[in-house]
Amino acid sequence: MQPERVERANQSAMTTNDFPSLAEALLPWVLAAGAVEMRHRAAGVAVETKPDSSPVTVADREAEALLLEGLRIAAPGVPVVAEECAAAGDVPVKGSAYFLVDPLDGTREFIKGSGEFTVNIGLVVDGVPVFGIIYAPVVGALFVTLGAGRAVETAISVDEHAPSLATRTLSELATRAPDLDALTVVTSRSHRAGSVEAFLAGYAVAEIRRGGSSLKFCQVARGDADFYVRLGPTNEWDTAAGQAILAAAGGCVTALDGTPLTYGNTQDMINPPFVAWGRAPIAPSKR
Ligand SMILES: Nc1ncnc2c1ncn2[C@@H]1O[C@H](COP(=O)(O)O)[C@@H](OP(=O)(O)O)[C@H]1O
Ligand SMILES: [Mg+2]
Repeated sequence: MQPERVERANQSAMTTNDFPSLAEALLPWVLAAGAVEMRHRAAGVAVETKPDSSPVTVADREAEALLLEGLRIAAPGVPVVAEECAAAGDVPVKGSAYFLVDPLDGTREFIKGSGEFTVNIGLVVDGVPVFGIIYAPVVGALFVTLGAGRAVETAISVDEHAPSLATRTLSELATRAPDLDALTVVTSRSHRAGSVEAFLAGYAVAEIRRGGSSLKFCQVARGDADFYVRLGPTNEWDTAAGQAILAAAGGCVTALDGTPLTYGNTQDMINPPFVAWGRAPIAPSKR
């Protein structure tokens, strides 16, 4: 390894272990990605269809380019798997640590004019999402992990020029203890698997909220809902940031057999059906 490569690798290792510094370094890029999306949302965008028949727009691509540049500067040398690059067949060799980028999660919602879309960066180490940052520009909210067991939310707008987490009001994210007789459940608005109803038949559900994007993880992380169930396919970049934030807030994400959702297991990077729990997994009881 050449001296420069050694130095860069060491620098990356330091940066990716220090979540507050990583969050500060990524913040301007995440905000810039959100600003690009807001600009295209106001102007209107042409919708293209990807080979997997999901929609994509110029906003997805421009936002992704900004995030890739930000990661190259903030964490040089750490591989990045990003949704639109991956769709074009460009996936790097992943080591034990890599970033997952979804520049515009909830593209269907974005196209419809809904505010339920997000910018997402997750960091996976040894198959586990450990760091995540999610920004919802219309909602004006940013969610980020600042350490093991610490995730925060802050109100933030696209036109902030010198954003810094160090100087702003942060709300600690903490999940709530579920009321097993009156559960609040979150599920996808755009992707309704019929089997969700069958799954929920085992639980005493008081309210089902449908929503778009990784904001569903954030609702559970902030203690507004008890779990998010997703039985249809998702990609690893849809879930890594949300899972890291939820885990730091007291929750967990499991496959339907109760095992933790882990990453880097398959070539296609498709997640199995999962549930994002506010606390420990809840066994079905109601029949
Ligand atoms: N057949 C499929 N395979 C992989 N991921 C899928 C999929 N159908 C939907 N998704 C994922 O579900 C996400 C949207 O879910 P929701 O509407 O609940 O937020 C999409 O994110 P993108 O908008 O980033 O493409 C997409 O990645
Ligand atoms: Mg997505």
